[in-house]
Amino acid sequence: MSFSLGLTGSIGMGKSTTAALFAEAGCAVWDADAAVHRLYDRGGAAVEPIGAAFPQATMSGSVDRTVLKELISNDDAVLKTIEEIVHPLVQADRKSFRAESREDILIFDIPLLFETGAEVEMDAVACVHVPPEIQRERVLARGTMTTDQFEQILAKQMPIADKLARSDYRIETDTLDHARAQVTQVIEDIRRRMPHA
Ligand SMILES: CC(C)(COP(=O)(O)OP(=O)(O)OC[C@H]1O[C@@H](n2cnc3c(N)ncnc32)[C@H](O)[C@@H]1O)[C@@H](O)C(=O)NCCC(=O)NCCS
Ligand SMILES: Nc1ncnc2c1ncn2[C@@H]1O[C@H](COP(=O)(O)OP(=O)(O)OP(=O)(O)O)[C@@H](O)[C@H]1O
Repeated sequence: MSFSLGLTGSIGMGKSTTAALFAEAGCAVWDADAAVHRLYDRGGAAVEPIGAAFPQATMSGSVDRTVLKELISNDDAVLKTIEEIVHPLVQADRKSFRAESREDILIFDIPLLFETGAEVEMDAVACVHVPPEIQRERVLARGTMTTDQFEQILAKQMPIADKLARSDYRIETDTLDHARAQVTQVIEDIRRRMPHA
């Protein structure tokens, strides 16, 4: 029996970095954003349905994220349509991962864990957090989104205080060493709670 730990947080608060720390400690990691990348790539299961809804976004045979972001910026309804296509495909990908993994602790890095109801599949949830000004600085420093695109995505996400209140563990991502120490504690706590083989 494995333990499923959902890992969430607001955009740019350190989910992927923290997931890598769990992987370093021997946990298997599934990443929702990476699953979306596979679904959007040439031959991925989202290419055809996204192309049917937004032909201009799949002209190259894969989903063009820049075009998607432009469409989302111009019309709020676009993201909802994309989500209706993508979320069931992402859920199916997660099911296969769970069936194939042999590690005792499985980490599910899911930005929209609570928003999509995925927490019902989890044994516990950990939420990463930093103050909003550091979040903004880190996201804009990546240079992949404009301030407007960042604000628009942020407005679609549940406030971080609500995510933290609904989580079993909180991981502050102010420094790597601090985050690593908290990850070690979470793993120890989970192993204490797990029935021994
Ligand atoms: C909006 C898109 C085009 C942005 O692509 P881009 O490559 O710039 O960013 P990336 O995919 O790495 O996402 C960055 C972050 O944005 C946030 N985000 C992404 N999609 C959403 C969404 N639908 N609602 C709220 N936040 C979102 C997440 O925190 C994510 O970690 C892309 O994220 C997308 O197609 N999203 C829709 C699919 C979805 O809902 N994915 C979320 C995982 S299930
Ligand atoms: N513990 C930490 N200490 C210092 N910097 C960190 C820490 N965790 C994350 N960061 C930095 O914050 C930025 C965002 O981190 P990361 O990509 O892990 O966030 P994310 O939540 O996965 O983002 P997104 O929601 O966009 O997928 C990166 O530049 C990363 O280096």
